Amino acid sequence: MERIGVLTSGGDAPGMNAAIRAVVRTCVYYNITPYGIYQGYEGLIQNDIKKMDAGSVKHIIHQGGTVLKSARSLDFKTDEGMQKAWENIQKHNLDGLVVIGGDGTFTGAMEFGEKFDLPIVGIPGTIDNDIYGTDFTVGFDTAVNTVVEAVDKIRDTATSHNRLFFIEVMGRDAGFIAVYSGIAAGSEEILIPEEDRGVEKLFESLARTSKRNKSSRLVIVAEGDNNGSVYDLEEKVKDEFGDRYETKVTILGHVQRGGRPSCADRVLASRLGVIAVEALQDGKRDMMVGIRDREIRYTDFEKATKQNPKMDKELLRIADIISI
Ligand SMILES: Nc1ncnc2c1ncn2[C@@H]1O[C@H](COP(=O)(O)OP(=O)(O)O)[C@@H](O)[C@H]1O
Ligand SMILES: O=P(O)(O)OC[C@H]1O[C@](O)(COP(=O)(O)O)[C@@H](O)[C@@H]1O
Ligand SMILES: [Mg+2]
Repeated sequence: MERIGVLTSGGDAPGMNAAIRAVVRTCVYYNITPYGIYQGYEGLIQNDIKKMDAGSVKHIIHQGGTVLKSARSLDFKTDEGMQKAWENIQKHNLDGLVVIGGDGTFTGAMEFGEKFDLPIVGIPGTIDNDIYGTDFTVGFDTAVNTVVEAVDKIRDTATSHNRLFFIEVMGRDAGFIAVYSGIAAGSEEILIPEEDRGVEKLFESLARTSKRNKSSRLVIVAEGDNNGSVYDLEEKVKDEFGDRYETKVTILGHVQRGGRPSCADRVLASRLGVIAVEALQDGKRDMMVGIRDREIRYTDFEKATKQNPKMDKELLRIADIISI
């Protein structure tokens, strides 16, 4: 390996900069020239590619977002787009790529790497934590801490007014942010797509706790939950309980994607950045690097994207018990 390109793609995630930094510095350490590809796969197509050095990534380890920018590139899903991307890779003589992103990014990498016989290694970077093959993805820890901080604040005002809040958190098809923040912020109920327990479970829980003199109620809902939007849920609760509860809805939205990465995300991203470059040097390709049970693991892109990471049922059980 003499030249390696690095890009960030899909939804940005705090800690992506720490991963870019680790990739670039590891390249320099091994006398490989690193190239930054801007705006994910879009930059590959548009030839937005620049040589980097150790200094190009100074003072970014603590910054949210991604200095390489990110994009959801529709063109990369077309044959013409991929062909242009390949021509630009050849122009820069890149021997391999490190892609930092989520399941979509890895699906694209799998197809592209196979089509043009290019070694590609992935680093899981998404706040959703929806990737098989790693306990945590880069960005999840920071996002979930942002959510907990916000829900703590909502609790203050909910308690002052004896209100029931429905709080929507991110997670397109995944409930990890909802479950972790629900437990940590002490919510009454958590609704996630992986475990559809229906609105009846919510009704039961509200009915049960209504006998207690609770001053606030917090229901965390993953955006991918199957029971409709948070507003639909609010309506269903109103239909069931009349005006027993004064309800409010908060959608946390993109505030969850920004901010300074946590220590856990910086360390995870730094480890995976080093390992990704070393993996390419060792001849590994078409796979993602991750950490499971404290150990480095390599998972084929195919498996990382197709196999759903298991939602820990034990966490849901814990949440149920402690919210009684
Ligand atoms: N089937 C595919 N073929 C080629 N490229 C893809 C495919 N799926 C996703 N991609 C590329 O990966 C990018 C990132 O995927 P996306 O799902 O938006 O985010 P994430 O990687 O965070 O899951 C897409 O914008 C697209 O350019
Ligand atoms: O910022 P956008 O394009 O509206 O996307 C929102 C989606 O991106 C996420 O924040 C992260 O998802 P990805 O990592 O798959 O891009 C999801 O939780 C959310 O559904
Ligand atoms: Mg995704």
